[in-house]
Amino acid sequence: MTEPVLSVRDLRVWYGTERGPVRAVDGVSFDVRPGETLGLVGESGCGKSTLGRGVLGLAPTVASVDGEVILNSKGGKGRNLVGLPAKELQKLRGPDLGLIFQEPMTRLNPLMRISQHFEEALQTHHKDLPKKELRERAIEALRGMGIPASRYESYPHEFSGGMRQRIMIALALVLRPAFIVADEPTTALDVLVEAQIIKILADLRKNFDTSLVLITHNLGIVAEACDRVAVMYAGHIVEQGDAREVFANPQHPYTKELLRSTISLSTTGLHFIPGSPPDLVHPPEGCRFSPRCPVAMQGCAKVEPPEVVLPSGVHSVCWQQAIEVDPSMADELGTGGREPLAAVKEISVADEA
Ligand SMILES: Nc1ncnc2c1ncn2[C@@H]1O[C@H](COP(=O)(O)OP(=O)(O)OP(=O)(O)O)[C@@H](O)[C@H]1O
Repeated sequence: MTEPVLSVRDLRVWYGTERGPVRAVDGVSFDVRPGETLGLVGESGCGKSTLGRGVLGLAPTVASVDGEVILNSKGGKGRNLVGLPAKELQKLRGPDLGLIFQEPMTRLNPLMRISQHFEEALQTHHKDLPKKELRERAIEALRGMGIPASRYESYPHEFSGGMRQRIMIALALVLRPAFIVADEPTTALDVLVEAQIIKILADLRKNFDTSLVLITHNLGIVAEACDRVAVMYAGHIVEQGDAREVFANPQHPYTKELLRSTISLSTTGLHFIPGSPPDLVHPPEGCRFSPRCPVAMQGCAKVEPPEVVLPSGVHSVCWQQAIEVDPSMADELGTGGREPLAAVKEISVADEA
């Protein structure tokens, strides 16, 4: 199997606040292989953006970052990005690491022509690139996103929201990074533009062999565009594996609930997960999902579940699967540990109506 472009091990990103540290990312591990797209999903506030920024070394200064993010790309062979000096990180940004933000208008400078944005990006990393070549590379990147060369000298406000987002993607891609984080790249766009952008992101692998972490609320996008999926809950990854396998056969109770909460043509009632995600300053003991989990056992609320690899290759962090894989693990839950925790009442909008 090919070596991962990025190996994240036990990454922690905690925000310092007056109430104590917010454990937004709290011991997360995953790999991304060359040309692979990993979808990162989970409810609002579970730590997706913090993780995306944390792996790129872009966590804000109020955050403490711990663990390993090993980059294995052109300029970053075997380097741990955690603790790398800002100057070194800056050198990797562009040629090795890229970020696509969710709000293009706040990232494009309204006073600068599109051409100037590309000149700035390319000249930072390729000081000696002749002007003609620079222009050719920029136009090629724009054309790949469906923006004609005739618009090269336009200003950001002269484009639609969808076009601006494609320009942002072209700007991230012009340096051909080995690894990109795209944080909700289609949130503010209509469905047709969204579909276009998803197609572009899916084509990245074919055209540039780029690896991508795609952060999104939209599970449909993950099913369509991602090879693998990682499901986050309260600062942890609770399930990860082949996207088709996880969607067809979700294992972790949180993944099951999350998938049930999506709307499809066959939806008759709106299901949502009762309760809300925990306070990440004082997360629950044991499994963080246990207070909301419909199948939680007494022991789940006391002992943190281990990560197990299931026969399908999917990783799950749940006592139910741990005991399935190795029944002797039940001993760790203690006496009465397998008794059900108080049942969570299911609420659905259809029932209430
Ligand atoms: N600068 C900060 N200082 C303190 N806490 C923060 C800061 N930024 C984020 N958080 C907290 O960290 C947790 C994770 O936030 P994050 O934005 O990473 O979640 P998310 O899953 O990306 O959410 P969304 O889908 O809504 O963007 C939340 O509890 C959030 O309130």
